[in-house]
Amino acid sequence: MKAGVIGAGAWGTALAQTLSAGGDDVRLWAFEPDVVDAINRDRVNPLYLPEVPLNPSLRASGDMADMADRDMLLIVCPAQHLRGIVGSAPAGIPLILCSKGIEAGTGLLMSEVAEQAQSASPIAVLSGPTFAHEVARGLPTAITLACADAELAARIAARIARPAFRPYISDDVVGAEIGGAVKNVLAIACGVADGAGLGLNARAALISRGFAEMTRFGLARGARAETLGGLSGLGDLVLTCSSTNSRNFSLGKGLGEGRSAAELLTNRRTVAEGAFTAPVLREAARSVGVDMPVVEAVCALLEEAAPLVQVIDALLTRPLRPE
Ligand SMILES: NC(=O)c1ccc[n+]([C@@H]2O[C@H](COP(=O)([O-])OP(=O)(O)OC[C@H]3O[C@@H](n4cnc5c(N)ncnc54)[C@H](O)[C@@H]3O)[C@@H](O)[C@H]2O)c1
Ligand SMILES: O=P(O)(O)OC[C@H](O)CO
Repeated sequence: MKAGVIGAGAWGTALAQTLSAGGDDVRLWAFEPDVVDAINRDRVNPLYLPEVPLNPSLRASGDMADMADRDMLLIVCPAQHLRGIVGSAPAGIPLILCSKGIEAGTGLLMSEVAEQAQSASPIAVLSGPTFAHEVARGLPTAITLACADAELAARIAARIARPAFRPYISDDVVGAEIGGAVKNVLAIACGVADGAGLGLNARAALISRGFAEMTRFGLARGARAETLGGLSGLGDLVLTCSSTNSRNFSLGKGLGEGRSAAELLTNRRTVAEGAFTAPVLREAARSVGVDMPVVEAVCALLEEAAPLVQVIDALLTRPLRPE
């Protein structure tokens, strides 16, 4: 297998590390020249995954032309950069999209953006409960691999599976993408509850009611309920809503502690995708008539449109209704 991984943040580096573990020829494209140099010279990614010594067979490059001889490309950039990155990637090679988000301005899912940017390349989506630092350390992980082409999905799954890295195949691309995008926004909400000291009952309520929002929106966009209830939906929601290892949860925790969104988001190096997805998701939900009160609350906090106590109060005083 000659895999290319495009994007050397924490997740791209962890995936490249996993795929190269058996000595396989894996090439990792990095945006920052310093990251390319450090990986090739010191076998470490000092900016995004500093604690993990990288496999000797893993080579980094800053030149997209070095990806032209790969037989699959994993796209692992922040969602808002995916259009530009995919557009500059070599054509005709299967693309496995690993970014979680919805594009601002268009409201498109990552597969829809990739189809516009690179119409000649087959597309799959890889999404699920996967903290990068755990995957990079070889801890057991299961993930959804979604692709409309069942034969291609089986081929990719066989090539990326490792003893502790188990892809489960699905043909529900939209469902896998919606789970990954929406859970990031809901993780911000759970972080807010944690930061504000609202307790674990509140967290469980947010996860459950958030999942109801994810399901309503997903079904309206053509996702299947069993996908939303699987690894890429509920599985990732539970993971991301439960730990300060999540950048989205941590962002919410800061908001819940009373810090401003501007302070928390300015000059940050790592990506908290939920902050970008939240306003786009709110518009997308409104446009299909889906009620997403938790998502609306997160938007109000990110936009500093209302004080924290007022946002919490608005959720708690909604009319009582059947579950
Ligand atoms: N970290 C995880 O545990 C994890 C797990 C699953 C999925 N993801 C998803 O993977 C995607 C990438 O996240 P990450 O955690 O690897 O990123 P990260 O936060 O670790 O790193 C930021 C990334 O953004 C890139 N970047 C910054 N400016 C850029 C620009 N102008 N153009 C292109 N790239 C630029 C950096 O090179 C780096 O790769 C996100 O959509 C995230 O939701 C992350
Ligand atoms: O750190 P987060 O919040 O971006 O979450 C990372 C992964 O998406 C977890 O599956």
